[in-house]
Amino acid sequence: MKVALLDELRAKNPIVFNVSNFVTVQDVANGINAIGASPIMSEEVAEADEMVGLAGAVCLNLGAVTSTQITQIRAVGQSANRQHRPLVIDPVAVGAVKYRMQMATGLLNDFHPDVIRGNAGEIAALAGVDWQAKGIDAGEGAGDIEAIAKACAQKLACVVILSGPTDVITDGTQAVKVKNGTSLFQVHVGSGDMLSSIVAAFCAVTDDYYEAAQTACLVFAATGQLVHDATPNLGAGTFIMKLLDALQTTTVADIEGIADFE
Ligand SMILES: Nc1ncnc2c1ncn2[C@@H]1O[C@H](COP(=O)(O)OP(=O)(O)OP(=O)(O)O)[C@@H](O)[C@H]1O
Ligand SMILES: Cc1ncsc1CCO
Ligand SMILES: [Mg+2]
Repeated sequence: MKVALLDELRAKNPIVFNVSNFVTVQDVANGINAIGASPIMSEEVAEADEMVGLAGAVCLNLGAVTSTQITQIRAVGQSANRQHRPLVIDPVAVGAVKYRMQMATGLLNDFHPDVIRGNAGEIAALAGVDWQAKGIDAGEGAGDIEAIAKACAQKLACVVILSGPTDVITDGTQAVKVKNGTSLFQVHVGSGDMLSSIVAAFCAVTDDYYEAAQTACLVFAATGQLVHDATPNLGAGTFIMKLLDALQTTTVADIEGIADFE
């Protein structure tokens, strides 16, 4: 685990190109900015190649995609592969909506992601494992989350992050579990979307996407935990404000001080 990547990210201030969903786009942009990268968003297919060209990494969020947007998302994903930019996919609710699963499967045949970040319901669905996803939430399942994440990573030949109370990060062979976090993440819609885009930001500063994914998970979850620990009885509204503040100021030493992973 290379927590010092956080300093490299802040020094390089990479551009992260996001196709976000309309629900959480502001949080995603502000999260990227606060941690020390530079967000840019677009829904226009005509500028796909240029946008990818100026970015250090690309994050495609499939949270609220229309038929028209699929064309742009496909073009961006293919452009990222062509221009060798790291590509992160957030497969929102593919475990809950059959249409989304078909759409995501189709897109994953058209381009190759470097990292997929989803909750247990989403990663289980992509792995073909039985799980009761609940809308955008992970839902309920009995499977071993490390085995499910590894199966997904092997099937799709990429790094997989299965997030939740414990985040599992795997390249299909090895796995790391990050145990930091706070249940307050669950009362803020878009915590996962923020994490996916921050994973992309870390992928922009190293060629080792497995390591980037681990560091992103640790930094994000530990920052949330630090916010929780600093203020008792935080509510959903105050949490996101304090989380953004903390993403801006938290140091490598702060993270290392509470890091809990194996
Ligand atoms: N109960 C929990 N305890 C600690 N941390 C949590 C908990 N649930 C989620 N997290 C953290 O929240 C962040 C987002 O992960 P989560 O799995 O909730 O994404 P998601 O379901 O896609 O969220 P969203 O749909 O709101 O975008 C991760 O950093 C994860 O570690
Ligand atoms: C609530 C919601 N619906 C579609 S996307 C989204 C935000 C979480 O990804
Ligand atoms: Mg999500």
